[in-house]
Amino acid sequence: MILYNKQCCKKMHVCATLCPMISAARGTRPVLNILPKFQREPGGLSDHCYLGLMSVRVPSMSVLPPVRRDRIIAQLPQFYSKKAAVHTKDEFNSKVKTACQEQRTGTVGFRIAKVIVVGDLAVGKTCLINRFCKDAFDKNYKATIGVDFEMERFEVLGVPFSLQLWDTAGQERFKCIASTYYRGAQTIVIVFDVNDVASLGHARQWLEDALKENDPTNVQLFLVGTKKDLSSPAQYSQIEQDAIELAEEIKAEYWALSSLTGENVREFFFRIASLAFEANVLAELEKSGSRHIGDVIKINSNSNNVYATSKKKQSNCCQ
Ligand SMILES: Nc1nc2c(ncn2[C@@H]2O[C@H](COP(=O)(O)OP(=O)(O)OP(=O)(O)O)[C@@H](O)[C@H]2O)c(=O)[nH]1
Ligand SMILES: [Mg+2]
Repeated sequence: MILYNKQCCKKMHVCATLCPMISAARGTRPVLNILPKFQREPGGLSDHCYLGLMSVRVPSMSVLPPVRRDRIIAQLPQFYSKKAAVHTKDEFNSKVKTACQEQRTGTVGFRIAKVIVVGDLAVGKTCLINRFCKDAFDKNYKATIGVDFEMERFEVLGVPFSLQLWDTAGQERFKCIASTYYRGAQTIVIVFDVNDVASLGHARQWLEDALKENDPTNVQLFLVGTKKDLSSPAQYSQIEQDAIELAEEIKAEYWALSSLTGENVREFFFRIASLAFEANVLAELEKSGSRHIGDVIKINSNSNNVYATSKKKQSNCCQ
């Protein structure tokens, strides 16, 4: 069943064919195929979904459940490999820690960082997200059609922070639909199967496609090898060398994990959440810092010039 959602929902299953057309036409969120999921969702019901003349109530994002106790991050989770890490510091940036202690994190506590997960078909993208979000693993392959997403709420250094995890289709025929959801990503996760060297070879193409829709200077990249449980140590170490080399080259952080056993899955998502949070707080501090610098100039300037300065600023701003 295809539903149209008026506002944000926690969980969406996006219809592969109609979604881009209808959401573009209506200028809001995509068409959803969510009714069976929401029937299983606990909690209150609020906003409306529309199916032609039919109206269905679905849970609203405005009624957020509290952050789960096992989603609280008090220390910076460590990288997987020192050779390929976004950074190798042991702790959160000291400016970030102080800002959190002093509750000077601005709007970061309300933000949702978009994470897109891309990679070849059947490399294990859906299983990876499901292992973390639902602690479940399905050994049967069910191709993702278009895109799907999960919300995960964290508390980092006492500040709420959410990740929106976009699971995209790897199958070629769904790729053009999935790629319409790449825009606005703060984190790009490129997934390959550690037992399939071709899937690592395609990582560069996945990155290129994802970067077409995003500002390369503003995204954090992760290269993730899945299905580690299926490879022998000798096989694994061979592909790891190539993967780390590629990760270094594209400036991605490298991880290897298994959704079947759960090895490294939690650590990986905690690392993503922490680094995205840290980047958000630093950007917020920089923004508020530059505002302060502006204020100082105003105060110190000749009072006759204050109006002229602010007028000049306004006209620049509108250009
Ligand atoms: N042994 C093992 N199998 C896995 C692991 N992760 C995924 N699989 C299996 O690999 C197959 C594909 O997994 P999916 O997560 O559906 O793959 P996908 O990347 O989402 O595929 P698309 O949606 O088509 O792009 C399924 O049969 C999974 O059970 C893993 O860590 N270990
Ligand atoms: Mg999938």
